[in-house]
Amino acid sequence: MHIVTANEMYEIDRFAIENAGVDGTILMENAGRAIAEKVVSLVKKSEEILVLVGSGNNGGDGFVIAKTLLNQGYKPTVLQLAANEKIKGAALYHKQLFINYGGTIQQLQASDEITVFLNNTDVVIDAMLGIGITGTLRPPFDQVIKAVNEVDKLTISVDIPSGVPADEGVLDFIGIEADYTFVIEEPKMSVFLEHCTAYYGNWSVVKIGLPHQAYANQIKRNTWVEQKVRTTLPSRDAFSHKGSHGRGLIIGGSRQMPGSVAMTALASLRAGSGLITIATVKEAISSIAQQCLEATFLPLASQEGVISERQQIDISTYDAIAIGMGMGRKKDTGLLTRKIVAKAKVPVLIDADGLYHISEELSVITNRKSPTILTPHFGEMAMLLDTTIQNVIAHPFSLAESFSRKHGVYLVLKGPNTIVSDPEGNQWVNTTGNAGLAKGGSGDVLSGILLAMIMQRQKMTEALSNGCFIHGKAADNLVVKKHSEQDLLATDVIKGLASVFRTFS
Ligand SMILES: NC(=O)C1=CN([C@@H]2O[C@H](COP(=O)(O)OP(=O)(O)OC[C@H]3O[C@@H](n4cnc5c(N)ncnc54)[C@H](O)[C@@H]3O)[C@@H](O)[C@H]2O)[C@@H](O)CC1
Ligand SMILES: [K+]
Repeated sequence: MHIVTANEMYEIDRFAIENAGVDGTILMENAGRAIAEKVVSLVKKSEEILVLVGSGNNGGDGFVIAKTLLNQGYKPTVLQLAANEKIKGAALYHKQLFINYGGTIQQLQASDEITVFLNNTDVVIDAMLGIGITGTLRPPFDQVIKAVNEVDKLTISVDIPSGVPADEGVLDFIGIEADYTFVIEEPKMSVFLEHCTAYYGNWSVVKIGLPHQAYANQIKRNTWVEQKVRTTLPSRDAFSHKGSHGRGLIIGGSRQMPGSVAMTALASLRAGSGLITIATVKEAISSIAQQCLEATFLPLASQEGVISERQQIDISTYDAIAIGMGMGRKKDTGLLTRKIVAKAKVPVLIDADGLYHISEELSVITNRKSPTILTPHFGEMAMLLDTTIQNVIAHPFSLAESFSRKHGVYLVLKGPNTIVSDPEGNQWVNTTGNAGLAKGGSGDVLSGILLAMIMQRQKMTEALSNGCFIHGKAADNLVVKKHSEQDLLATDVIKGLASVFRTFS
């Protein structure tokens, strides 16, 4: 699936109508009909349905839904929230068809009348506002949306929950809290925005027959789904040896935080790395070795329990490096981190405290010739950009894209909808994972999986998207049977990797 902005959706629509010659009323018929079929699968004929229609094409979809339901023996009540003269074009055409099919339309005279309509219905179909919303809500939509949210009725939104913006940038809005949203043709960006996702409820896409060539190569944002993993994840060659699956180096840890590198190493081995070496402070090695028998060690000199600057590390024999987890934020450790990142001629993944050290001197990553992968969560992204977390929440797609382009790096912006960006500005949103992953250690495990993935035979962007998918899928499988979102630990996810790899082998 592509992920579109409102403007991109309008452009696709324009292409369909002007270049491919599709009539706009047919697109509206297809949209309304497809959504009506979904409504039929959710609602019984005996239930009362209230269709709320606005003045634009979203409202036009509402008339088609009402007509289709009426034709199938339902008795929908259509409540028009805009003046008659505001309804034009394809929406007016479908309004007239609904009337011709025997439908009647009621008009909201005063905002507070809405409670009477809501009390008399079981189901609300929200066809008030779609992607055409601009500015703050005008009456009566503000009051109607609040009233719908206050009553406990099954609420089904058309294309987008009314009031929710389609694009990035708007944090403050009043929107319908839908139970279901049937998104027309392609998910809009806000489906994947942390502050908007919940409004959509259970969402899915309905196709309305827009010509594929209208946008096949133009939209740079996509979802990463199971089918893509199936077609890109390399299988293990029967004649391979440990060297064929990558020799990875993990640099991090400290006396106070030995656990994180242990988790990264274990996850990396479970995700298919051939050999893993942990470079960490010498006093942490014996405790880590007990957790991770399969790893080898590179003891590092320390100062007050953290990695010190004054040492040479031979990084020449590794295929990829992960650096930063559990290393702390001491200045000395930072100097060494930047030296290693600048010197390494292989892919380097930078996480956690490593990101802090890099944020002090971003030219270190910009100047690198080999691939660089940064894996910040929203707080770390704000640090890298020297901005607020609120700004990252408001603009995750555009900030990630511009950062990747500017510094020539691969970026894995971690969150409920993790976004992988490449240096050309392409983006993929992961579709697995649950709230059980919002815990300490999750990032360390993900870094380990990604380290393994980037050492296998797959394109860098595929490796990163596959790694995120596998990490989330392991957590999803675990909360179905063995665990819950409350008790799930990062170490459970490492063990849970088996269930995911078995389905892809
Ligand atoms: N290919 C497509 O893109 C298709 C789109 N369709 C539908 O068309 C929708 C977009 O239609 P439109 O562009 O007409 O836009 P909308 O229907 O989303 O809304 C536009 C209307 O809302 C009003 N409005 C805007 N901001 C407001 C605010 N802050 N407060 C109160 N009223 C406000 C405007 O006066 C205008 O009448 C999509 O969301 C989708 O549901 C479908 O008909 C099928 C085809
Ligand atoms: K809507």
